[in-house]
Amino acid sequence: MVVVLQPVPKGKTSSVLIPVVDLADPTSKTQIVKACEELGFFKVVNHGSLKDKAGPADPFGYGSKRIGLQGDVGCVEYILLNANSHLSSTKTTAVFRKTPAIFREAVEEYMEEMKGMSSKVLEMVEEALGIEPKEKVSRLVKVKESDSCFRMNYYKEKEETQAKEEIGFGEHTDPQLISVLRSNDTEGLQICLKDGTWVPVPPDHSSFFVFVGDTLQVMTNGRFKSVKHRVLTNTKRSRLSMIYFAGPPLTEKIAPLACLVPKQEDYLYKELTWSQYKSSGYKTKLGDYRLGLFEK
Ligand SMILES: O=C(O)CCC(=O)C(=O)O
Ligand SMILES: [Fe+2]
Repeated sequence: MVVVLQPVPKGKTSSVLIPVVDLADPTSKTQIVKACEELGFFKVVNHGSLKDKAGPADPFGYGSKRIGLQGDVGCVEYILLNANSHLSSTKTTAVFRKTPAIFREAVEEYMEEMKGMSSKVLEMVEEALGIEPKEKVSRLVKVKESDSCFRMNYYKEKEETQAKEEIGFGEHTDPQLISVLRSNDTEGLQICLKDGTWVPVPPDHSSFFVFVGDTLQVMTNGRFKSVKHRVLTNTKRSRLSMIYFAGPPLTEKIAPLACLVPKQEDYLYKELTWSQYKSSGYKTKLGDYRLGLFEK
């Protein structure tokens, strides 16, 4: 399914066909597994009523805080909202509480839909991999204690499109289980292949893109790849993206799933709670290899 059209030197970009998964297709479970193993990334089409419920791709034209601390050039604005706002003391949540109710409600509704989509994708993975006990992974995002969050990124357009590459969001992996992204039709997102090649992801405002996160890599003992990605901003049009990060409860112990790794000596990762991983992660830089914290 993933076809590298031409070999390119390390660090250069290449064209790759991004796997497209039609959730209504009976073979989609196997396609998802293949994409998670090969790339850690895929595009979802035919997501039924979700598309309409989620509204237009460019509904929210503002952000609340500048990023800029970790590897980007400060041209990104974002809102980060923890689903568990009672557990979060972040300033951004406080700012969010002051935003108009209509916006807040729209985001909350959107997050609910994304929770549904993330659970569905994880259930399909569970079925395809024969994960036991039932809902071992998907339950983590369904429960009310799930530490999921939502971010909007706004990358302002550049007047000079021929200018050299400018990083809007530095390279990183997402730490949670999976992330679901939707954006407007502006390019910029790139994913990194296992050989280090960066691949531009053609934008598609009517589809969703799913990223495997660090936690799912650990739980599958490395079978699924947490995909490194970044955003370049040398575009004529602004880019707006919305991402839902499906995370486990803070107290959840994350380790390889016993059903996937029968022999103890084959475990690549040790156990850490999501909260431990998250707080260690805050001490690292955006692009750092954080999975080392889990490695035995
Ligand atoms: O804006 C994008 O397309 C990706 C942003 C991203 O990777 C993130 O917010 O974690
Ligand atoms: Fe990301």
